[in-house]
Amino acid sequence: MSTLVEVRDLVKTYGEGDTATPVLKGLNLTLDTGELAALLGPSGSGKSTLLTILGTLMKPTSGQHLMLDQDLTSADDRELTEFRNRHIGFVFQFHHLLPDFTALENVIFPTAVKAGRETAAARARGRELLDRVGLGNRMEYLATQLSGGQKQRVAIARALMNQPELVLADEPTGNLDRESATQVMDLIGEINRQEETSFLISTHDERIAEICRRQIRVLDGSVG
Ligand SMILES: Nc1ncnc2c1ncn2[C@@H]1O[C@H](COP(=O)(O)OP(=O)(O)OP(=O)(O)O)[C@@H](O)[C@H]1O
Repeated sequence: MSTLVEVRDLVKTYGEGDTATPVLKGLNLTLDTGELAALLGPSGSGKSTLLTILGTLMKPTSGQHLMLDQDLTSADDRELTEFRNRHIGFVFQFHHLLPDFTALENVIFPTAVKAGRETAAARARGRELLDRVGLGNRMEYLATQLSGGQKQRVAIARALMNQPELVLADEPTGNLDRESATQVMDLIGEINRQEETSFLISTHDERIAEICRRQIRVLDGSVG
C-alpha cells in the first residue's frame, strides 16, 4: 500500500494571546491508499479540526501536510482549491443537499458549477453513482422527498463525483437511525473495497468505528 496522506508535527491553535486555544499539539498521522479508518476522540478533541485541515479548508498553525507527495502547507489558495476539487470528497453530518433540486442534480451540480457547465459525461457519472448507492429509482426525486439515509447516500454519491482518492466524512451517520447508519456504513465499506478510495470517518459511535479496519484516536491534541 502506498502513502496517501502524511501529517507531521501538526499544530493548530485557534485565536491568539489570552484567548489562544491549542487544539492539535504536534499530531502525526499517515493514511495509506485504500484505507477505511475511523477517527475517534472525545467531544472537542479536534476531530473536525483535523478533518478540515486534511481537507485543505484550513491551514495548520504549523507542521507539515503532504498528500499524493505534494506539500500542501506551502500551496496557495488557488492551488489548494484545485487540489481539493480533484482529489478530496466530503460527507458531513447534515447532508447539505439543495432542497429544490433532484437527487441527480444534487450529485452533479457541484462538479458542473466548478467546471462551468453540465456535461453529458457528468450526468452519466451521476446516474452511475446513484445506481451504485442504491438510488437508481430515486434520481428524479427532489431532495425533500428522500429519507435521511437516502439523502446521506446522495451526499456520498456527490462526494465521489470526481473520483477522489480521499473522502473525509464528519459524523456521516450522526443524524441517522441505527438501521440507516448501518446501511450507510456498509455502502462506504463497499465503495472502499471496490474503488480503493480511502475514507476517514469521524464518529462517536464505537459500533460504526468497529466496521472500519483501523481506529485512530485523537486524545489531548495528538494521535494515541
Ligand atoms: N473557529 C474556532 N475558533 C476557536 N475555537 C475553535 C474553533 N473551532 C473549534 N474550536 C475549538 O477547538 C476544539 C476542537 O473542536 P473540534 O470541533 O475540532 O472538536 P471535535 O473533536 O470535532 O468535537 P465534536 O466531537 O464535539 O464534534 C474545541 O475546544 C472548540 O471549541
